[in-house]
Amino acid sequence: MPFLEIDNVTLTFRGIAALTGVGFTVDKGGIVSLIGPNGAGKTSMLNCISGRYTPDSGRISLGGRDLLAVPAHARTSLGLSRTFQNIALFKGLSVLDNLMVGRHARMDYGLLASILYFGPARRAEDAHRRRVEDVIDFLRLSPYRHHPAGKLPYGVQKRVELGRAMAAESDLILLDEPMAGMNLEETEDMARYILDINEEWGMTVLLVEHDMGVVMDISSKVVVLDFGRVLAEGPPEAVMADPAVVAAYLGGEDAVFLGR
Ligand SMILES: Nc1ncnc2c1ncn2[C@@H]1O[C@H](COP(=O)(O)OP(=O)(O)OP(=O)(O)O)[C@@H](O)[C@H]1O
Repeated sequence: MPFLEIDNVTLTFRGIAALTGVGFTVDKGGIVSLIGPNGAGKTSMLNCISGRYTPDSGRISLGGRDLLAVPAHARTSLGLSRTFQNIALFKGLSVLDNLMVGRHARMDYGLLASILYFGPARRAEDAHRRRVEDVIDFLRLSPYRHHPAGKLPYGVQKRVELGRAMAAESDLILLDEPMAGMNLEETEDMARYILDINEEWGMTVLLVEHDMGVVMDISSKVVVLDFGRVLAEGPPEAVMADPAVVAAYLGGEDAVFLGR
């Protein structure tokens, strides 16, 4: 049974369709890439899943639960976390604190218990810190632990954002262009992190990405959107060989990547 199920989702902005009858599935343990030309509806789709946008119609379920019946802020506690196309960190807070914010949905104890640091709250706090320290080690963020996030180089900020989403210990992580603006070395590192998040940390990944080399290398499945509709869905090689997909990209700025 699919883990994430998108069924017939339609989203319009003042009468203009961003998504029309979109349906696809993400199996547990997969890395699924959502690709398509600029304006195809990829970020809108992620926003419908995370709750930032509410579709006009359709169904979205995660692990059999109706996500659209759950308010956006509560979706993290159902095992969903995400990163943003434009980095959305608390720029004045340290890397450590940004990652602790990522744990927020897992913090069950009240402010008083946390401040006084007693009993179960103390044990929970220790567990939060352990998870955050594991993420810091994994993403090699130790040198930046106490640095304000906003002052860090761009590539490191992208890593901190990934870390914040990982800190939430979610089952499904939505990544919106995690390689955007990165150099080749940073891109290769990020691809390795995503593979490890999937294989070693057990997180299912739904990725929006323009770098077709990365998409081909790491995806278990690719879904192509074009003008808000699903154009193709399947294994990376089959999708990239699909004449309709090639045609959708021809002449666009992404066409160059299809040759890789
Ligand atoms: N908040 C909004 N208000 C109005 N229109 C919007 C809004 N968000 C998205 N759209 C429109 O929906 C369509 C799909 O946009 P979306 O950002 O989802 O595409 P995309 O595939 O993620 O593009 P890109 O690759 O450039 O990021 C576009 O026509 C866009 O202008």
